Amino acid sequence: MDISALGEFELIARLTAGLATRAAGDVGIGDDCALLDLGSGDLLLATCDCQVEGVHFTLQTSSPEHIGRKALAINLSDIAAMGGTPRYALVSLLLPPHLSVDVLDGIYAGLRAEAQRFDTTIVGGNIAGTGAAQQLVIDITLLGTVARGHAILRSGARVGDLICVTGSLGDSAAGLQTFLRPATDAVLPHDLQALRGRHTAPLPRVHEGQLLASFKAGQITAMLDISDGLSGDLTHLCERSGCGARVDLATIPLSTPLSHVAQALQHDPLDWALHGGEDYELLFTLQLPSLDEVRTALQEQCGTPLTVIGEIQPLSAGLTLAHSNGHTEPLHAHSWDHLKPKK
Ligand SMILES: Nc1ncnc2c1ncn2[C@@H]1O[C@H](COP(=O)(O)OP(=O)(O)OP(=O)(O)O)[C@@H](O)[C@H]1O
Ligand SMILES: Cc1ncc(C[n+]2csc(CCOP(=O)(O)O)c2C)c(N)n1
Ligand SMILES: [Mg+2]
Repeated sequence: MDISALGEFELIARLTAGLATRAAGDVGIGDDCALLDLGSGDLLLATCDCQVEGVHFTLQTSSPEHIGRKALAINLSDIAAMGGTPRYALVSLLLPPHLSVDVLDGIYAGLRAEAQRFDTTIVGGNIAGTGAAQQLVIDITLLGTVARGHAILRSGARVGDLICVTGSLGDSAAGLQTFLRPATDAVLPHDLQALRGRHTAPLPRVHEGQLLASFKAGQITAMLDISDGLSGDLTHLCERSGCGARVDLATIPLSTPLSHVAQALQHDPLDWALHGGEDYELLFTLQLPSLDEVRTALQEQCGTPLTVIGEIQPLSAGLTLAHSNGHTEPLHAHSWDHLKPKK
C-alpha cells in the first residue's frame, strides 16, 4: 500500500497515534499549533508549514517577494488561529543548485518584510541542497505565545454555537484558476489583480485572532484557519469538538471580484468558497449572545467583517449544507489533501 491510499489526515493519525504530551495542559497534535506549558505566564505556541515549488507556488506565477511573504504568512495564520502573538521564526531552505541568487534575495526580502509587519524575529534556519530534485522548498517553524487560558482550540464548539468566518472565501482558489486557465481574457484587470493578490500574498488574520482571544473565556468557543478549504477545515473543527454542523449556503461571503470571475470562467463560485482552500480566513464558533459585541469589535478594531455561515449541530446530524429553498444535503470534505491531489 502506498501513502496515497491513506490520504493526508489518516496518515497523520497513523504516524502520531499514542505519542505522549509532556504537561497536563499541553495540546500536541491536532490543532493549528502545539500549545505548550513551560510554567511561565504565557503558553508557547509552535507550528511549522512549508511551501513547495510546483505544489504551492510557481516561479512563473508568483514574484520572489510574494513567495517569501506567503511562506511566513501561512505560519502566522496558524498562530492567529490559536489567538496568539507570533514571536520567532526559523527558516529551513531546500535549494536546487541552479537557483538564481536574485530570486533567493527576493524571497528573503519578502520574508523579512512580512516578519517586520507582524513583529516576528527570524532567529535561525538551515540550508540544504535538493540534489537531483529541482524544486525549491521553504519550510518555516514559527513560535508564538498566548496568555494562559486564552488560546482558542478547535475542540470547544458546542451545539447551538454560531459558525462564523472573517472576510470572504474562495478568492485564492479563483486567483489560482486565473493562472491555470487560458480563458482569462474575459476577466477585468481589476478583478484579476484582486484575486491573484489573495492567492499569491494572503493576509494572515493575526490581529483578528488576538482580538478574538481577548474575549472572556467561553465567548469564542473554537477556531482554526482555512488553509485546505471550508469543507475540510470545518470537518476538522467538528471532529475535534465532537459535533456536527449546518452551513447555510446563501450566507457564505463571496467578494465581488470572485462573482465576476466565476461568471467569466463559468465556474460555481461556491465550489471555490467551499473546497478551494488557501483563504487564510479564520473560521470560529461563538455563543449567540456574544455575536453583536464580537462583530462590532472586529469591524471597529480590525476593519474586518464577520459573517455567520451556519450553526453547530449534534454529532448525529453530521455536516450538512442547507440551500435557501430549505433543501439540505450532506457536506463532504472535498478540499485539499496533499496525498490525493485532485486539482
Ligand atoms: N508528520 C507529522 N508528525 C506529527 N504531527 C503532524 C505531522 N503532520 C501534521 N501533524 C499535526 O497534525 C495536525 C494537522 O496538521 P495540518 O498540517 O493539517 O495543520 P492545519 O493547521 O490543519 O493545516 P495547515 O498546516 O495547512 O495550516 C497539526 O496539529 C500538526 O501539527
Ligand atoms: C501551483 C499550485 N497548485 C495548486 C495550489 C493549491 N494548493 C496547494 S496546497 C493547498 C492547501 C494548503 O496547503 P497546506 O495544507 O500545505 O498548508 C492548495 C489549495 C497552489 N497553491 N499552487
Ligand atoms: Mg491551520
